[in-house]
This record gives sequence, C-alpha cells and structure tokens, in this order.
Amino acid sequence: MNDLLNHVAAASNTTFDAIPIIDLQGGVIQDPELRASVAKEIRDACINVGFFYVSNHGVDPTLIADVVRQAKRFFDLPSAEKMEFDIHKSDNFKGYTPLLGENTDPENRGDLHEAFDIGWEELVRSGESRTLNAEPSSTSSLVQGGNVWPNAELLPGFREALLKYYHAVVALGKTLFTIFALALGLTDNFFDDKVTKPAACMRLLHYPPQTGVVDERVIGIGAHTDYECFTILWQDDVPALQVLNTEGRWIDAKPIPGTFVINLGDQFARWTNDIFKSTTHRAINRTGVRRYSMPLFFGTDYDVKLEPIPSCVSAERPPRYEIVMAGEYVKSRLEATYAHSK
Ligand SMILES: O=C(O)CCC(=O)C(=O)O
Ligand SMILES: [Fe+2]
Repeated sequence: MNDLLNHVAAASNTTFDAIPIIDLQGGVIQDPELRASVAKEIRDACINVGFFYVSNHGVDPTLIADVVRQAKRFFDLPSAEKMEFDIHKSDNFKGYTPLLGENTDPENRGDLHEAFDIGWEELVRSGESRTLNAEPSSTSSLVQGGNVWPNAELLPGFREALLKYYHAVVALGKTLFTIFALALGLTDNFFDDKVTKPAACMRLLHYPPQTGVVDERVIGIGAHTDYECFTILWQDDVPALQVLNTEGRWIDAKPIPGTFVINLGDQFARWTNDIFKSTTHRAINRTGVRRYSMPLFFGTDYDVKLEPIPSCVSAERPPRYEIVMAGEYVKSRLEATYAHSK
C-alpha cells in the first residue's frame, strides 16, 4: 500500500466535529518544505472532512469588497430587471436565478436564494461574452463562456469587479491544484495541462433571512455535494453553512473573517476513487439579516477524462466509478438542478 492509501486506511473509522483552518502563508508557497507540510495538512483535511478553511490566501481584500458591493447592487434591482438575465435564456447556465429557481436537494421544494452566474472570460473583451440578445457564443454546447452582463449604465463597474475577483480566485485555485497534486503523492504539475482554461463557474448568492418556523424543504440551499473538483467559497459574517459529518450530524462552518472555505466536489471524488471526500452541505439563514456568499466552482478543462488517479487505486481499492468526461459530467448535474423550474 502506498503512503496515501495508508492514511486513508488509518482515517476510515473517524469522523469530524470541526473544520480545519490551513494557513496558506500568503497564497503561493515557494519553499518546498513548507509546501510539503501544507500538502500534508490538506491531504488529511481532504481524506477526513472534505472541507477546510484557508487563511493568508493572498487574494486582495479590496477585490472582495468591490465584488460584494456590486453583488448587493445587483440583487437590489427590481425583480423584472434581474429576470432580463434569466438563466433559462442562456444555453450554458449563465445569468440570474430567482428565489426558488433551483432545487439542489431533490427531496426539497426549491432553494431560498437568488444567484448570478458567470464563467471563464478574459477581462479584456475577446468577443466571447455577449450582451443580452446577441448571438450565442460558439462554446454554447458546453457550460463554458457565454456570460451575460447588465449594461454598464445600469451597474457601472459590475463586469470589471466580478472578473477581477474571478481571475484572482482562479489563480488561487491553480495554486491549490498543485498542492492537491502533492497531497495525492503526485508531482506538483500533475494537473497543469488539465486546467489550462478551467471550467471555473462563479456565483453571487443572496440568501434572504428565514425566521419563525423553518420548513426544512425550503431552505437557503438544500443538502447537496458540489459537482466540480473543489469550491472556493467566500462567505460574509452571517452564519448559515453546515457540513454533514459521517455520523449524520450537521457541523457549522461558521464565518471566519479573512478566510475562504474550500470544499471538495464530486469530480475530485471520482478522480481520486473516493479518497478525497465530497461532503454534503447546506445553508439555512435563520439570522434575520440578509446573507451574501460567493462560491467559485473549480473544475478541470471540459475535455479531461476523469480516470482514477493511479495513487488512489489498489487491489483492495479497485476503481469505483466509470470513466466520464469532466464537462459532460458537470453539465448533466447542472441540468438536473434546474429541471424543476424549466
Ligand atoms: O452559500 C454557501 O455558504 C454555500 C453555497 C453552496 O454550497 C453552493 O452554492 O454549492
Ligand atoms: Fe455547495
């Protein structure tokens, strides 16, 4: 058994009561010893929890503040104006989702959040994005590209703020991929050619408060696992996120200023033959005030085959999943999420 699989065997009977905080020491860790020790911490968090916080992640707080300000302005628009960007008008899951427009947990009746979604786009316009009612992008068959933007008179600076934040977080994601590779006993460049123009989808989320008796079938976001490799989530100071441990108890992922929450998704679970945990989570905002959060779901390029990584397979642990293409997998999951509101 290799070192990684030894750790998995040692962890198999444990659960978690807390979510670890891992110090990224400024985001890009150059020193090889430091990288190796952070990779070990991340490996343990991925095997045992599937969630961790990162502090000292290196993303400029002014970029975060700008995008949050823009998110609030967007969600404050009248509903009819937001519906101009209805995600159902998009052929690749970009734009606005109203309250109850999604149903993340099939047992539930709709999620009590509204959202605005974008995907990869260069800050300097390349002709790939479009304003509303323009020709669809050539990549419309997949979920990449094709962003829709409120025009600049309506929300000045909106596109720039979102894309600057987006690219800063994508850069962090690429660094995290190198550390995940080390954590899996691979060379740190293992994922480089698989994340050249990654399928990174970012959402602005707004959760209105739910007070009084809460119907558990209509909550902020129903219990689910994420679809991609991992998610980089910024949350404001309003608690709502909860993570399910292996004993079936919900553990609060309370807001910690200056951190992101990182959680693994199903692409990574498939790729690592379930060595990395894709852990169920949900959000319920019972606080009486609005909550804002911003996940960035970080997948690979869409044409990458999710074949089990060799260090994650052994005679005792044969491959658990059929091989799928990353893009087709995410697309099928997204279609299921929006099916009820079509
Ligand atoms: O808003 C949050 O805290 C979690 C959001 C989430 O889990 C998701 O969008 O997949
Ligand atoms: Fe999620």
